[in-house]
Amino acid sequence: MRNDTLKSLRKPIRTLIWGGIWLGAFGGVSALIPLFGLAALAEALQTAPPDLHRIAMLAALIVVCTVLGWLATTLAMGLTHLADERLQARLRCQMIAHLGVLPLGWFTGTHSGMVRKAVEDDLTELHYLTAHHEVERIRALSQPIIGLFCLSLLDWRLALLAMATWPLYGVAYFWMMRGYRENLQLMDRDLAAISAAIVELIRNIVVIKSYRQARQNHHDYGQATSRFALFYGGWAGRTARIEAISALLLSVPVIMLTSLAGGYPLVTGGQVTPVMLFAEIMVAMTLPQCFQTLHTGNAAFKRAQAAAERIDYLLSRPSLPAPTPTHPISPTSAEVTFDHVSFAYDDGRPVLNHLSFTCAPGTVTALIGPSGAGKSTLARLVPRFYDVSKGAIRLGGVDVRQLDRATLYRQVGFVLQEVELLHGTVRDNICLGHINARESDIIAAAQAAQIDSVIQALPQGYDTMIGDGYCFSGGEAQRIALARMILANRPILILDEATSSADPEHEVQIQAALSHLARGRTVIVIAHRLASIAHADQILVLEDGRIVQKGRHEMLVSQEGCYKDLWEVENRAQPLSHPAETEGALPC
Ligand SMILES: Nc1ncnc2c1ncn2[C@@H]1O[C@H](COP(=O)(O)OP(=O)(O)OP(=O)(O)O)[C@@H](O)[C@H]1O
Repeated sequence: MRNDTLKSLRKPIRTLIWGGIWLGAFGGVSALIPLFGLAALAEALQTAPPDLHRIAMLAALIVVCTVLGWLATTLAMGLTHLADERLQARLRCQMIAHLGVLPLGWFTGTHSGMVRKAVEDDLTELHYLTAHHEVERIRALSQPIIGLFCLSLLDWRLALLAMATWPLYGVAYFWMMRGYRENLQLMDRDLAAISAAIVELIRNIVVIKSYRQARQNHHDYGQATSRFALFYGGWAGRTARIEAISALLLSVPVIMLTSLAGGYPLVTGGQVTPVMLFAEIMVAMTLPQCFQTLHTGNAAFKRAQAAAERIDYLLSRPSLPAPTPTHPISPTSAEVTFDHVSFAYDDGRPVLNHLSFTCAPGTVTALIGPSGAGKSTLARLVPRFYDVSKGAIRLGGVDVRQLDRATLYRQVGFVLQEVELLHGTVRDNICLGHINARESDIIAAAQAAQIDSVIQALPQGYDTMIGDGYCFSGGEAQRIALARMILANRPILILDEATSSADPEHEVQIQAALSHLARGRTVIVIAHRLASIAHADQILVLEDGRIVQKGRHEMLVSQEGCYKDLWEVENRAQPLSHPAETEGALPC
């Protein structure tokens, strides 16, 4: 399964990889020939009188083969790096394109870390595999095989002698790799525990400190790191000792001593010449490097397999079905209709049940209800964060699933609880939905959103870099998002608790901005204060994914039910928040 994933990801660059493999093998073998050439040269130099022609030919063979080997390896690396570049470019484009067609709702979960890891870290893991591993591995395999084969042609005992330290190395390697996979899993688990402890500490630092729990959290973190240090110390210590022994067995002096000790009787017995033993020593000395390459390549291959799995997982996330009509269609009005809409998230638990209502063009529909009633879910179905499970949502009579994405986002704008400001200038952030907007329009939008004075007071005004130069408060960020919406001028607006980050003073300003924004548009608004939506054309009270009450404020407060209860609770808490006294409440 894992191999299949890697194979399918690398299918389009297979030819380049195979080119690299063949050239790498050729380079590996070419690099061996000079070793035998050197032995033959040493022999030729011993003869008297020296055969100059033979010496010149051998010297030329050594030079040509060395250059050819170098050229072949360089070319092989060039091909595999080209393959890697193409693969990375293709995967990056594929991932970005796929992220563009995933439901927006997918991004609201815990997936952002995973996307970053796939697009950055996992592609880097694939780099070693594609650009280096194949060429280095074929060299590391071909050199011992061909070297031992050539030695066996000289004398089979020399081939055996070159492998004399292998059994000991094999035993040491076996000990070293015993339980490797399980230990890696344990290491991942302990590292995850450390990471969780530190994330918990940082994310909840305010709560932790205010409840004087910092010591407990430090203790948890300390325990996690001690457990890891204990485990890692034991494992790494054992592995390091065995690794040192295996490195000693493959070290140059040990290989030379073994070769000399084993070769001496063969030379004195006349079975092999000193020059043949010299060739054996040189082949034997290339082997440790080959083993090292195979060992590190194997570990990198395993990591690359896991990275390929994650990339494949991301690419296989189901995208939103594309609209079926061949010609783009556009809504004829800004009317929003929910027609027997039901919805469940992936866990299958029904969140919305058979909801039907219409938001007439240019009116404000407010959604209220207890936490978890399904208000945000309902609002997010309009811009297709998710698709309905049953029923349909229509804009101007057209099912949202029949609208292409560009048309849909030209119709629907949204300001959500968590406002995202992008890294860039304030101007860039306001212009996001209208790139070529005139300066006067940008300022007018900011004024309408009650944020112009804050921006103008900054030393670089609209050119202030968000993030680097200045950090906006939650309420200010929300007003910048509103300015963005005003400038983008979408006929349908979804406002999900758009005043949630504001303190009472700024809430009034945001409400004023919202009133401006709502004028003449079809608005679906979720608000946590009933006073701010008391002038809405239509109020829907949701409970357990169903509409339990529907009407205008005056009607709803006059009848028993959830709305009246909520209104009374709110009024007891904030006696001044009568609709007539509420500044900047959404207009009717
Ligand atoms: N991404 C999600 N995956 C699975 N279930 C979800 C997801 N988002 C929300 N839910 C569940 O759907 C139900 C409705 O949630 P929703 O956020 O729509 O309610 P809400 O009325 O807007 O609540 P609140 O006023 O607290 O924001 C809840 O039970 C919630 O746990």
